[in-house]
Amino acid sequence: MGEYTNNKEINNIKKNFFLNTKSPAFAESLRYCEKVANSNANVLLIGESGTGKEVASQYIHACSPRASNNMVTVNCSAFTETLLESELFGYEQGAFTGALKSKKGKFELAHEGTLFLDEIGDTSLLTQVKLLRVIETKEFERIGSNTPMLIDFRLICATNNDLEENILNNTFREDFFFRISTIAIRIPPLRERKEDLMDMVQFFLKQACVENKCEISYIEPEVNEFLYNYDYPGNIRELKNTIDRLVVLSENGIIRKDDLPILYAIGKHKSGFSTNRFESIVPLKDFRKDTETKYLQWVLDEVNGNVAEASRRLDISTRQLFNKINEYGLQK
Ligand SMILES: Nc1ncnc2c1ncn2[C@@H]1O[C@H](COP(=O)(O)OP(=O)(O)OP(=O)(O)O)[C@@H](O)[C@H]1O
Repeated sequence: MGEYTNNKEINNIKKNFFLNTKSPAFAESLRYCEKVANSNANVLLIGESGTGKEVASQYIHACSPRASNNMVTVNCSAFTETLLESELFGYEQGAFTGALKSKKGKFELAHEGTLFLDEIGDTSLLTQVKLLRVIETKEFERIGSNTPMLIDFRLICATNNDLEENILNNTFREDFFFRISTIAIRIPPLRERKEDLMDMVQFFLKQACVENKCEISYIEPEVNEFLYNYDYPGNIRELKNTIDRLVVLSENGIIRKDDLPILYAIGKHKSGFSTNRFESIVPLKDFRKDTETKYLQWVLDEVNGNVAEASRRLDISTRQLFNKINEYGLQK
């Protein structure tokens, strides 16, 4: 990290996030982040949903000479193909119906800073071609303009997809993959970082107590045992949410084991599959739609509206889930 060690941004990140790791696997990821920070190399962060890839991208930016400039984040799975392009490239007034004023895109906003493209595996092949050109030439035009603009940005991408498999399936371009992954850094899942678990529990407990203006004086041993042994498919995001809920459910400063089954039973009960009492006979397609709507809304609520995580756990693509969200009018 050289001359940038201990600057304000790094200290802020270290204060707000748990980075003081005892896990050799995560320590190695952090070491890579620090090493690449000084360079301009394109970085690809790989890891399951909720492992902290976005946090790692912020850490790289904070450790880099660009730390005092913008870090611009775009969640590629949150937009349709055309919306993503206007978000990235910006547009001129009148470029398309509805373009009443010209607008800067994220490339421009990231000038001299860092551009973080999250869920890069969800971009279409056409968008990948367009991105490849900008990454190679550092030049782009706003939609509706012929004037090229030169930009200087450091690119960080993240994915929880297996991009090599996507290349084999022809949904991800190989040339684009090589271009964005000059340095690939894996962020390990929480179940491979058991050394950090109980320190993290304390870290999130402290945060939750501040947020909820309460104190926890005792945690029953079975709760700690559960927290240590659980597998966390949703990784750090799930641990943080679990602690938040336990703090909310606590009484008189005590987190009791009885709160755990309630916590996990709610999920099972609310999914609505436990009942076989129906009120009337309806066409099967209406029943399917109704059940699917309720179930998907429940899943989205469970993961706090995180579409990437929901689609991973539902084992469908984010694009499929977005189509369902639009079709059924679901809330994220
Ligand atoms: N080291 C950490 N310390 C504290 N909180 C963390 C840490 N890493 C991640 N988190 C928290 O966990 C949640 C998920 O983190 P983040 O968004 O960085 O994960 P991700 O891998 O990018 O997830 P996704 O693939 O779903 O986008 C966030 O609420 C974040 O604040």
